[in-house]
Amino acid sequence: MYRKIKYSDQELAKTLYKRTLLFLSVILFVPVVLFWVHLIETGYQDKAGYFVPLVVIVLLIAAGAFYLFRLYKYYGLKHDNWLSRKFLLIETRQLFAKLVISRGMFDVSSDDKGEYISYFPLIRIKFNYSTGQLFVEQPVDGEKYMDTFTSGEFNKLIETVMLADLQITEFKKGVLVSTFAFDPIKFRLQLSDLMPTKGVVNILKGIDWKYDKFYNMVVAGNVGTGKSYMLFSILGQLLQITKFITVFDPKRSDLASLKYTKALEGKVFSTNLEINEQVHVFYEEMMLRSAKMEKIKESGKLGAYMDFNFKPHFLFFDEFGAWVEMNVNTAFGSDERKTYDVAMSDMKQIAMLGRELGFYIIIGMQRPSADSLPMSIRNQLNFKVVMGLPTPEVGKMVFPDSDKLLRPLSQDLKGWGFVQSGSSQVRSFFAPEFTKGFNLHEWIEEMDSKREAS
Ligand SMILES: Nc1ncnc2c1ncn2[C@@H]1O[C@H](COP(=O)(O)OP(=O)(O)OP(=O)(O)O)[C@@H](O)[C@H]1O
Repeated sequence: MYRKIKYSDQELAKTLYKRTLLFLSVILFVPVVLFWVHLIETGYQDKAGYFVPLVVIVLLIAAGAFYLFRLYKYYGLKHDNWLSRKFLLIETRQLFAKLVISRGMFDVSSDDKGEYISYFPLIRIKFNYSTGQLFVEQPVDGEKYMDTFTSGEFNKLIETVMLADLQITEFKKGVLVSTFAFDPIKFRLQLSDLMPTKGVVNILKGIDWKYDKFYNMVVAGNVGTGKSYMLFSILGQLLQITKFITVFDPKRSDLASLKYTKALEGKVFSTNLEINEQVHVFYEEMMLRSAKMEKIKESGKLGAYMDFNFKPHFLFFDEFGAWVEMNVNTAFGSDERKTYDVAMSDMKQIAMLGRELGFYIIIGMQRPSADSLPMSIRNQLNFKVVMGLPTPEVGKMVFPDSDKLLRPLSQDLKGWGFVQSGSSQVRSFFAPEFTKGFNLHEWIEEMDSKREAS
């Protein structure tokens, strides 16, 4: 049910607090008054007999006031039930009223009886607690404050005060309806929820990596933010789709250990030389497919790789920045440098041409910069993820067109960050959750066997 925001909502919490205390006082005073009447009727003379219940009541009310205050402040943060939702609704209605009033987006007139509110914008809100969404109807009513709503300015304020992410905005007759994700954890997927299909890799509820459309991915993030886990969740899903996966991990961290799995045997590389060579192998396979597709198209057939029953190939390149750094310092003209130069040039070609041919790159790195991630590759990364809170420089590098304020999502939980699919809004999100005791190799084998079984 939609709730209308009213002028008086600016004090909603205080008003409800006072009313609850008043109610509590009445409930407590009634038996005391009856007790006093009884004392008077029985001719009781000791003053303390009258005084003590009064003190007890005042103490009870003070304790109740304190308890209610703490309940309102802290209960909602730790619980998810009808009471915490009531508190959230109260808080939100108050926040919205304050937003309108503090910006003077209402009119006051006066008559013989005094001042009254002659215009207050008709804003209505509704929560869907199970999906973690907030729907906000804003007026498109021709009034002078309308532009603040239609320009998206009000939506930005909502994002800031509610720590929410704008998902979609729809214009309907007389109203603008904006949908916000206000509780990112509600959109988190568990490993068992991951149901990848051809062309679709799950990231969170409602957002998938549709690699045929938003080809090439980058996952950036500092040490300990959950970058590796995010990459695992993608790798496991891709193994259900295709066996053509190559993994590079020049720092020999968690991904490198996957060479010991049956699923990725002979497909994981970590030495500099191996990586440089294997980039070229991947590139050659892509060019071979290009030639095959050209041949098919000679007959006038049209389409992309999947239309001709070719399978997608994925290149997982973790610690891409470290690979660049290791190589740019090698001597010009040395064999190592030559293979790197070829590999880097191949990477640029794969990033550019791979989409049509079904050859995709997933780059993992700590801090993308102009030096570590060449522009020609950066411009071809269409699905972007930053784990943890990025520095302003990294934020600008990964999401250059977004002016969204990025805020930390959780102090206690790991595996949160920000995601942008194509040129859509940047969203805060939690990566798919890995349960405690999870074994990476067993899971990878299981995902691989799912593909083989199907
Ligand atoms: N999606 C997740 N589900 C459950 N736990 C997670 C998730 N992501 C991160 N964590 C927790 O955070 C820790 C650090 O994550 P991870 O190893 O992925 O970080 P990283 O950024 O790759 O750092 P490093 O470069 O040191 O590997 C993990 O050991 C795990 O306990």
